[in-house]
Amino acid sequence: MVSIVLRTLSNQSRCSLLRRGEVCRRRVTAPLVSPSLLHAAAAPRATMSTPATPTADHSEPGVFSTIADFRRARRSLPHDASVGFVPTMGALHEGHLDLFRRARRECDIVVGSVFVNPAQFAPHEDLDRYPRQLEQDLELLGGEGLVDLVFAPTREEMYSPDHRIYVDPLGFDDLPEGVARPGFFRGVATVVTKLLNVVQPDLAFFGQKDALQCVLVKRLVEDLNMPVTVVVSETTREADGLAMSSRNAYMSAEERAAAPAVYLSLRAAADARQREADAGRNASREELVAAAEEVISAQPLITSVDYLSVGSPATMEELEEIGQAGAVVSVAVRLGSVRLIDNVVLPPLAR
Ligand SMILES: Nc1ncnc2c1ncn2[C@@H]1O[C@H](COP(=O)(O)OP(=O)(O)OP(=O)(O)O)[C@@H](O)[C@H]1O
Ligand SMILES: CC(C)(CO)[C@@H](O)C(=O)[O-]
Ligand code: BAL
Repeated sequence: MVSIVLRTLSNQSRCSLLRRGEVCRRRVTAPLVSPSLLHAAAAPRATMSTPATPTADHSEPGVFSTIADFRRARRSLPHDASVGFVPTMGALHEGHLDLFRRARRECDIVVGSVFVNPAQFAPHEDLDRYPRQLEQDLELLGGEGLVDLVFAPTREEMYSPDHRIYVDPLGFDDLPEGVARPGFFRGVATVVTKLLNVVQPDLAFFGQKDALQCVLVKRLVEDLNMPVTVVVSETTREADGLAMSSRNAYMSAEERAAAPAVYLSLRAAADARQREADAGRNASREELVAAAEEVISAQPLITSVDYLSVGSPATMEELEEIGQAGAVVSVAVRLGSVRLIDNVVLPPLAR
């Protein structure tokens, strides 16, 4: 009963927010919100009328480029509405949309962010060419009414010229994805901390595709006592198994045709583990890596392998043997000019 009341309230508040969205659609300079309309969203429950059925209004999220404006809108939400947050770097695809859909199912209000975080890019990486297409992203989210508020700050808004404090997650640069991208997890931990401080969600949604990032964010909120629940959602794939990623757009047709080998290599590792489990044995790291390597080495367009890792699901530290607790097999390869990462979760065994 309680949850029905909440859902009712949130539908109403969502519609109020979205009606206000009509006014500010597509403009990303402050101020974007009519405070009076947001105030209406915060009206006490008893004054709320029957919830409006979802309408075309749902296609109009409020978009904010400054922290101050976003906070104003956030403060005006009903205090007991649950807020779900999906942080992204934009260039949205079905993988992102699945995160938003899950947030929509599980929360009263959905907030998204679009920010290409310079702090997580090494100097030689693709910060400048990373796709930026906010208009298109808003169309996609709006089309299904997946989001209520979007925080899309500028670089200067997030990092003033005098920005000095970074969040340094110990040990992450020693794990495979950290070794391949030194400093990356410091950049992610810093921006996720900042985004969570701005958005103040109850739940935050992350994709399993970035497996070590999920482990990092869970540690972050635990170690820094942040009042947010981290939800990890499964990887969304193309029909041929390729994990969806904004960077897939960099691939040539030839590279794209070769790319499913990455997932197939992980499936080969998963099959090897299953064979051992069926025979009542623990699989070894070596067996799994060999099975995956066989598939990768058969694909000539894969020019190098950053890592093939068999890690503990909780910490991503390397395992020698895959016991009952399962494992995460992850891989990062270079395919032409593109770097692809992917992983599969080998579930715990019921014995
Ligand atoms: N295929 C996918 N399935 C599920 N979640 C995904 C998928 N791709 C990205 N995500 C998640 O979406 C969130 C935002 O990711 P991001 O904007 O970096 O997209 P991306 O496609 O991972 O981009 P790139 O790989 O090019 O960095 C992250 O939590 C990420 O794990
Ligand atoms: C979590 C994140 C939005 C932080 O910039 C980014 O690393 C991503 O998109 O996965
Ligand atoms: N999806 C993780 C963000 C990055 O690769 O920079």
